[in-house]
Amino acid sequence: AVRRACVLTDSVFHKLVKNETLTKDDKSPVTVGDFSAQALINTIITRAFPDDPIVGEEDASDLRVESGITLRNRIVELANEALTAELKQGDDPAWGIGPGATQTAEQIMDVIDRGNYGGGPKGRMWTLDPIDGTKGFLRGEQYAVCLSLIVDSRVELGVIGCPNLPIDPSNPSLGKGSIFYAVRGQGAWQVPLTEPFSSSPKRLTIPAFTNETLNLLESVEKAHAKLSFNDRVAELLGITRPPTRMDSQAKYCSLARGDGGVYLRMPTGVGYKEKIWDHAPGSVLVEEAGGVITDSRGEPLNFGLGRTLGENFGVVAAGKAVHSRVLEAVQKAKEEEALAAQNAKI
Ligand SMILES: Nc1ncnc2c1ncn2[C@@H]1O[C@H](COP(=O)(O)O)[C@@H](O)[C@H]1OP(=O)(O)O
Ligand SMILES: [Mg+2]
Ligand SMILES: [Mg+2]
Ligand SMILES: [Mg+2]
Repeated sequence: AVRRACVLTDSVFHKLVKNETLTKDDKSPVTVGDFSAQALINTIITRAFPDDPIVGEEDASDLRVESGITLRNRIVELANEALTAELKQGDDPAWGIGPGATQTAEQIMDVIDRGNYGGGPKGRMWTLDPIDGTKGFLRGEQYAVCLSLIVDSRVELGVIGCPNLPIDPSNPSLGKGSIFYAVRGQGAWQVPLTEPFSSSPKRLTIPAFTNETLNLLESVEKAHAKLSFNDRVAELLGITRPPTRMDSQAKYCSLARGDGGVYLRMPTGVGYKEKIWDHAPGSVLVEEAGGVITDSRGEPLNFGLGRTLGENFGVVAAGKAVHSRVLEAVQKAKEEEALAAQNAKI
């Protein structure tokens, strides 16, 4: 499902025109690529696991009204193109894909809305972010197709497709596009996007870092994370390498294979709540690569609270040894901030 969605989003990027993007109520963009990829993946999950609910980012309400007709028609066309594309290794026609698997507009809208599940502490559920990092996607930079399976609040499986991420940053000639995945207890792995089943998966482990090699992975978008706080944490840790900025859960993939040493995401203070689909796949990937992920207090992320992670204390992910040092630096930077705020009041 993730492979097929990556082919879809990559082809949408090259065909995208100006009026194919909407601005949602929270001011974030959503494109025909997000909707059609959610239709595609929800179709496959629904056919393979009919009883499983899905917590998906997008919903079809904006497409069901008069003003959404043009966008809806385009999404139906793109979703059907992706659904009916020829079967590849690993595909099963019972999943509603392959030549002839066309759906009506109504079916496409309904299957997008299979992502409306509210989440919660008990039972099996999938999380889906059809395009994570939509702003990166629109810039032609990093984005990711992100899927996870949660059972009783614990992430058991995470799959992240990164069409624009170099396969090996130290060897650019290998090109771009990988799928990263982890099954709880079975390790973290990387396979090429083009041939995910016929090449042997590469096992990922977070390497050891020194102060010279350590660096931060952080958002491109200033509105998504408090980057000035990251700078202070880096300073406290004695980090000299500049941060690596990239959109989406590609940051978790980069962390899992050692391209960067710490993923630090602190709230900007405007009340934004982090969504479970933005961290569930990445969290199991990092843990299976030998890392630790918590909020900035050192508490585990709680995937059983509903569609969000609840009150926002940020995210800290890193290899085991580095993680405890980062938490200490984060506490120190928070204390400094509190003191400065107090002084400003006086
Ligand atoms: N105001 C916000 N604060 C934090 N994250 C946000 C905000 N608005 C959208 N996001 C989500 O942050 C994630 C990307 O952030 P980054 O790339 O900086 O890590 C995406 O999941 C994006 O949603 P989306 O999936 O719609 O792109
Ligand atoms: Mg979005
Ligand atoms: Mg997202
Ligand atoms: Mg998204």
